[in-house]
Amino acid sequence: MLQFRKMQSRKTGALKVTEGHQSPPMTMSSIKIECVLRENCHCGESPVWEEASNSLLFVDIPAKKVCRWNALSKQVQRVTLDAPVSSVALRQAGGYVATVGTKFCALNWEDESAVVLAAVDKDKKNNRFNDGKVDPAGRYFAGTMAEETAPAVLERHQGSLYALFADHHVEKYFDQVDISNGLDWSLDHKIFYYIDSLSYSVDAFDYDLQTGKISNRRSIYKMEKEEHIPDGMCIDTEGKLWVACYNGGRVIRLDPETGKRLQTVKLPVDKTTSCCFGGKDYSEMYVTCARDGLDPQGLLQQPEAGGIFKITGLGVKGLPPYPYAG
Ligand SMILES: O=C(O)[C@H](O)[C@@H](O)[C@H](O)[C@H](O)CO
Ligand SMILES: [Zn+2]
Repeated sequence: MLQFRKMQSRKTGALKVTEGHQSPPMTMSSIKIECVLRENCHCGESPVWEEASNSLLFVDIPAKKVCRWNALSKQVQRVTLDAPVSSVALRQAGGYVATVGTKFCALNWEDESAVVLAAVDKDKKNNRFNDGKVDPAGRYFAGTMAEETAPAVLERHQGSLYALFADHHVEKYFDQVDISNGLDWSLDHKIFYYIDSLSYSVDAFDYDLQTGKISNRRSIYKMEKEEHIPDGMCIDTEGKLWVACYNGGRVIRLDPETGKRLQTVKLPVDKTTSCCFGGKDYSEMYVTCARDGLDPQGLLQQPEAGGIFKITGLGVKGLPPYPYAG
């Protein structure tokens, strides 16, 4: 039985999913999962859709790379930086911003240069940034963690959550973070959702968009055992959260109001790290994943590990990413 389930989860291609409990089903959606780019990322992360160029931006953290995959031409451009790059975001002024090592940087794609905007965790030499995302008011939120000796093996409580404001000043929200990860904001901008991976929880805070202040932390979902480690996250236009499950080989859709899981979509790779919506009207989901941490057998069974996956037929859309305002 276990073996059978495992084989099922390895299957790619079209599979029929019936929604709701009507019989006969009133709505059928055909979910398709496709590896659109075999990038062999050590640790792919931070997928961001750039509508203007019809591209998906993402990073490979340990490879110190920011990549841009054009969905029309299928070509990839890569910029290599001098430290692990853990997230990338659009910038209102043009170009991008990225978290590089423990620095918030502005990235000029044309000349491949990175300019430091601010630095954090100066007293913590073993730290680096991890996941980051821009809030609806243009602040770049990102958290830190101790560098891992192996996936999810690290000195605990070393990370903090920060935001880079438009005037380039940085605010620190809290410390004691293990692995700062997924983040997004509710549709009314009144809630900030956040994941510290090793808490195995998806948390929510009240959010004040005017000031960027957060308060009243609570858990809205505790991971099930087979879902493993919560990693990257994004919200859809129905206000539901999508969480990539590291080691769980899936993305799950959560209702933050009821705390219930609404849907599970399995992928043919175990180390799914993050997800975002993109493509036409943000109706496609893109998922990043990692190769690092797989043993030789795992690499043989999951040849697309480290690639970029596209999921279509979900029947739900996402939102455009917010650009950094500074
Ligand atoms: O992608 C990330 O967010 C981290 O940088 C990764 O290293 C893994 O997610 C982590 O090991 C599992 O939590
Ligand atoms: Zn992550």
